[in-house]
Amino acid sequence: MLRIEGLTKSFGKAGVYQVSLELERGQIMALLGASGSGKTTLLNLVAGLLTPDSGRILLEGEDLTSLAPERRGLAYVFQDHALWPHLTALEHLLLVMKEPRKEEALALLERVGLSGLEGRRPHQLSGGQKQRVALARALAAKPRLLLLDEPYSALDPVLREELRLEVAALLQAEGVSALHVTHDPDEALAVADRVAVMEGGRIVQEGPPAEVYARPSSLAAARAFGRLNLLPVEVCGGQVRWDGVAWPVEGLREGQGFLAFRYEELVPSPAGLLARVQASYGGRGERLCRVRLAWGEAVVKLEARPGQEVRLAPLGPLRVFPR
Ligand SMILES: Nc1ncnc2c1ncn2[C@@H]1O[C@H](COP(=O)(O)OP(=O)(O)OP(=O)(O)O)[C@@H](O)[C@H]1O
Repeated sequence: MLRIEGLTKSFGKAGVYQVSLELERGQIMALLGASGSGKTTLLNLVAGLLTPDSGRILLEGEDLTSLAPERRGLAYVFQDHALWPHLTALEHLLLVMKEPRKEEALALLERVGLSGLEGRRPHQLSGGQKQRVALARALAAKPRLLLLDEPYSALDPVLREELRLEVAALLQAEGVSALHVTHDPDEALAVADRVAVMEGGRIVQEGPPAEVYARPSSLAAARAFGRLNLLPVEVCGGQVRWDGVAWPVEGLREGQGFLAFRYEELVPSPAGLLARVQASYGGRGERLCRVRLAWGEAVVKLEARPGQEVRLAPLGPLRVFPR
């Protein structure tokens, strides 16, 4: 459906380099990565707002690379909503519909939680409501591909969660693919079929979200999902050792590195490593504790009280990234 081949755009030392990816019809790909890693630049290249130095963009076999933005069959939801000041919410939708039908436009506005506000102009809407008009407009255009750049950033957490599921369902029903830039790992895990992690203008890992979360191939990919502890360790013979306890690790056989693990990857075990609980606090349906381990402090999913001593062991081999 969408095929990007070796896309490059350099701004001196920054930019996007040799990015290739494929996305099937109806799939959502989340683009994750630190600020400045090239996510928005990649979206702008696909949209045609930037011209690549090299590479190709193919949609359903058609080469879009030198087509004008308005001829690509895409819709784009920017962080600033790019609404017309003189048009009502409803008129925004009717303007882009191939066959403008009021009932259909009203139904779409209702699905994004805007029923009753169809007659309002942008200055009469809140930031979050404007963002939803922009989303509804993008969907009303029935694009072949939807480009989303942090589309839910102005929404409160409840609305954000509702809307991202609603939009994912709408995209799936219509068979529309989406490239979705987000900083929110929960969002990527909730709606994306695939994630691509960017670092320094390149895609450093790509795959199903649960797989990238569980098996990040680099520090950047591990960081992109949050819930991460990084402790400096010395690896000997594929193990980290302390006080008679040895944990097998992956990624490094010998030398200094960062032991990387999620909050839920250490569990209580009688033969585990001794840890002292420093603080305990609530998470989403879970208790988290900050504990002191041999190599430093870490957050783990654990029911314990401050001051308590616990023994912890990993569920499986943990990853070590070179230092
Ligand atoms: N028009 C431009 N001219 C010069 N440099 C640019 C231009 N656009 C982007 N850059 C640089 O390219 C790099 C990638 O920027 P981009 O906006 O794509 O990052 P991003 O991953 O979307 O970041 P954020 O998450 O902060 O939005 C950055 O270093 C940025 O400063």
